[in-house]
Amino acid sequence: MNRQTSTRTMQSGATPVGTHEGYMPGFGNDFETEALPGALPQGQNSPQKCNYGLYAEQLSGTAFTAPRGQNERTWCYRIRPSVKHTTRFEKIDLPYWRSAPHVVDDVISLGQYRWDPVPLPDDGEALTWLTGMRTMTTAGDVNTQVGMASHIYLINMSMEDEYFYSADSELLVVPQEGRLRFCTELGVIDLEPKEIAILPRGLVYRVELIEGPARGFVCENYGQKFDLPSRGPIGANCLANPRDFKCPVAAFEDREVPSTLVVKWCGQFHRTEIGHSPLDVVAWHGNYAAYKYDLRTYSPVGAILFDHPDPSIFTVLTAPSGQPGTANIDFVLFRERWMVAEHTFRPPWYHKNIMSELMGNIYGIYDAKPQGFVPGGVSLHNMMLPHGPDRDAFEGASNAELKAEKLDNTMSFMFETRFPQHLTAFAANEMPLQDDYIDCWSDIEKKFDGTPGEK
Ligand SMILES: O=C(O)Cc1cc(O)ccc1O
Ligand SMILES: [Fe+2]
Repeated sequence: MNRQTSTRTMQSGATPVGTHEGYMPGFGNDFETEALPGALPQGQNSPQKCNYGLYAEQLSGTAFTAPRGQNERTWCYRIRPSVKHTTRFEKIDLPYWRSAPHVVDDVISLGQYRWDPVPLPDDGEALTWLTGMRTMTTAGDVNTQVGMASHIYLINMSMEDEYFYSADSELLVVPQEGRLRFCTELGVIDLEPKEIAILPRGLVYRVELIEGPARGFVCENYGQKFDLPSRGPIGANCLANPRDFKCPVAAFEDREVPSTLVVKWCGQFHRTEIGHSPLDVVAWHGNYAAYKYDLRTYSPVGAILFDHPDPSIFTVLTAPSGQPGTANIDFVLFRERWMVAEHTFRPPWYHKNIMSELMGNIYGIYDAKPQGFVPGGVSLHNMMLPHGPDRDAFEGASNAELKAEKLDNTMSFMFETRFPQHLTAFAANEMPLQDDYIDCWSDIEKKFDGTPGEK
């Protein structure tokens, strides 16, 4: 029987050991879970001898002395301590996975950019989570732990006897096509489009392809962890609700096979060999964990009389930067909702933003760009670069009859960061760039003729 308990939730025996069905609800809870009965010590973290001959190991996600409300760590009870690997680290090259600072000569990041989806991989080239990761933009500095990178992944192959962790970053995964399984030290997360997953810094995992090929977006957060935004006057409910975040129950592998562990550390990739699966955590407790979230449970709150509010109302998760209210990264979701505002231009307004905005389309049509921003596509409106509805969206929304209208079948997102985003050579030269993107604004008419009234 699994024990799945936390300070705020209690389930007992809900999930049989060894299935992938088991998740525990709650955001940032103090969870506890064991895949074998009695594997989790009670009343202490470090018994002189752990049950089953397990080793106790702490994974610290914040400094030991971080304030209580932010302090995150997890205690793992595992078959071997993770320090047991057989070779020294050796550098390897993953040329498409880039880290900040990465400013490429001859690439101009200043510009309104939009890309068609990069084609799904065929079976020609084997692409795994590691070899299929393609960096689009980088921001900040991985060495000082500020900023982020945005990536597209293309996967047609599972990792086999190969494992990975990023010491640099927490990864936010946004699938767009295909289904993936993240077999992690803390349990198994199955992920498909309309869901997201968070993989914390330092957590080891293997990514399997359940249904493919797969394509999606990743935000690599070098800074402080993603958190739920404060709701302010909205109160205690709506937006992303804590119980809809799901953390896996313990699941372990006891497999002695030659395996490889790849570590991303200060922007570089390193490999070491190990003689077993490192996913050998039989029980764990703590609040530093991987989790997933179903974007369909996001309850948007918006204007119910007039005007278009700032997109921050759609923040799912926010990663603070240290400056209050100015995020290292906001993850913002534009999903199905009712539009009811009176005497209002309803789509996003024209604007220039100190934050930089990378957007991706998961499915459907985005209201400011009825054409050209397609599922799997990406756009970038960098720091202090003007943008807004294309000509057709402007004309349509300026003249529409303003009845209550459902924006249906639509899901796009934004990675918004306080830092400018620099394009990689892949984004500039290999990803299918729409050279004519800025033409979507070129037909915007001058309507001003010095007289007030209908135009
Ligand atoms: O640029 C965009 O399309 C994203 C966006 C959406 C919105 O509703 C308001 C501002 C904004 O930047
Ligand atoms: Fe914008």
